Amino acid sequence: MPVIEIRDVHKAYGPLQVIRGVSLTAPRGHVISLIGSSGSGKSTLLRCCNLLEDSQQGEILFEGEAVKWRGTGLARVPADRAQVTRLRTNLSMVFQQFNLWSHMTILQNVMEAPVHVLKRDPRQVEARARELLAKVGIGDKVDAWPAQLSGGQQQRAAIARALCMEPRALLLDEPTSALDPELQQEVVRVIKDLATEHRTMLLVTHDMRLAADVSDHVVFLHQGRIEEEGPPAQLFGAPRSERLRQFLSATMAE
Ligand SMILES: Nc1ncnc2c1ncn2[C@@H]1O[C@H](COP(=O)(O)OP(=O)(O)OP(=O)(O)O)[C@@H](O)[C@H]1O
Repeated sequence: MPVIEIRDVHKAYGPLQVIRGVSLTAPRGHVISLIGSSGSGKSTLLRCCNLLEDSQQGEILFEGEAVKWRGTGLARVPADRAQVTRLRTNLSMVFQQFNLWSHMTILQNVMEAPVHVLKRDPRQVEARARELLAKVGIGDKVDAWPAQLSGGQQQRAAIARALCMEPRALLLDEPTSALDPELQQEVVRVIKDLATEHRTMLLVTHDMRLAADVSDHVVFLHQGRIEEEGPPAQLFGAPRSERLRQFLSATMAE
């Protein structure tokens, strides 16, 4: 059973139609990358998957369980708060801007949600948090404040924080875009390691090399629709649509 499945999802911001009937499946252990021009709806689609954004039409299933809605159209909202919480904690998100809590140390950042939201045993969470911080290469930064870390280190702490929730999937929204090129590679390495471990991930990225390296499936969005999708070898090696060809040549020229 797929971790996430969305069927014919539509999303508008007022009169602006941003997602226009997208269906997507994230099987367990697969990495799905969303690529496309700025404004094509990649981040919005990701946020619809974990209900950070409400969609107006279509179905969203988490491990086969359909999200329950009430209302229709722009008034449609999830009907079951407990279901929303369950879905969000199981689909941990990593944001472009890291979003670490500045008043907490790195260790406290990683422990906060498992201890206070999931009510896990603090001693076990602490052991796991230390393990994860070591895994992402910042085991020596547990007592540092976020402001004392480089962007690459902060993003790796954010990934450890997401993993400490023991989610069923990670949703990564342009995790390297806010970083200088030399710091991007530290984060890329961590994402590649996670892909090797067959973590389920949905990744929005402008980094075509990263998408080519880690993805099982790549989705090219254009104006809120899937223009082309398939394995990375096909999308990057033999794109069928003219729009994708143009997008790739413009991206490579940057
Ligand atoms: N909260 C919002 N309110 C109104 N419009 C929004 C909002 N968030 C996004 N949009 C619009 O929705 C469209 C899709 O935005 P989205 O951020 O999903 O695109 P994207 O493909 O992720 O772009 P980028 O690569 O630049 O991050 C854009 O036209 C954007 O201006």
